[in-house]
Amino acid sequence: MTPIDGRAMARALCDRTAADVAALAARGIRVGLAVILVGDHPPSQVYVRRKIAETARAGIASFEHRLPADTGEATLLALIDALNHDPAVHGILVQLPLPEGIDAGRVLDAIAPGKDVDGFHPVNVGRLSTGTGGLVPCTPLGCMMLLDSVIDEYRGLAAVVIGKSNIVGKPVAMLLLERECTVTVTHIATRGLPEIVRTADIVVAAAGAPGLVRGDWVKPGAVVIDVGITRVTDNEGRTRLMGDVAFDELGHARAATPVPGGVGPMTIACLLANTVRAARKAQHG
Ligand SMILES: Nc1nc2c(c(=O)[nH]1)N[C@@H](CN(C=O)c1ccc(C(=O)N[C@@H](CCC(=O)O)C(=O)O)cc1)CN2
Repeated sequence: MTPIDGRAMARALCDRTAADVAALAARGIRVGLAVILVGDHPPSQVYVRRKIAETARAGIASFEHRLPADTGEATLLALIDALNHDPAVHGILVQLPLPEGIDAGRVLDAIAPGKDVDGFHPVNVGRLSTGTGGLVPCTPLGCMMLLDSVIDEYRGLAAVVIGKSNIVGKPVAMLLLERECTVTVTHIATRGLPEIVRTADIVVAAAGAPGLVRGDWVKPGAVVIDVGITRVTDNEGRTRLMGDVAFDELGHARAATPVPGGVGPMTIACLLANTVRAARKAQHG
């Protein structure tokens, strides 16, 4: 089994993006990304810190907005409205999850579709489902790039997606369908899940259930993308990150992503790539 190195691929994508940013700067366009973090959810603080660090490294201007957990929805919507109208801002990202009491759907709907670098706005969701362009969510985009590194021809392959979230499961299913895979979308309540997964040439596990997919669920020669990243604590009180897949049991697979070091780093690299894409579209329409 070949481990797919998400860190190396993410580094390469960030380098390509930095070159694109420099080329735009040479034409007088300074690419800009606004990142909004509401509250003090510890993992979100880590992800936002990394996003801002990578944004700076790529030469993208970052506009950071950290708001207290008790921020009202109206205040957040007013900030998004201002950023929608700010020509220095090409991309707007609202880190999820949002604190209770804020309607995430209403907030994401308020972002101008052309600046929606997370690809969560209904216009971009619709564009993805109709194959008509638009901005694609970062984690599913990263999953496809990781798959592209080992698969040349998708046509007719059986793909099983575990997880039905709007952030990963549904969009990754659309992208696989676009490549003419035969896609089965499953989730934690799917009956006979191991048997269904055993039919797959491609498995994308995004259920957020650590260790769910065992080695004997995976067909020999299959390619496995593990999107799950859960921090677990062992009996000695040590914490570690666990994916949805028992990576050590995948000796018979063709290739698989580890956790950490697989899909996660690609999420941030694709955010930067989407920001450049949004900036180019803002110039050319
Ligand atoms: N607005 C958004 N919110 C959230 C998204 C998103 O795409 N947009 N995704 C996740 C969190 N996320 C980015 O925001 C993210 C998760 C994980 C990683 C990552 O690099 N993981 C590392 C391990 C990290 C660690 O040590 O804790 C890895 O897998 O190697 C990056 C980004 C939810 N919210």
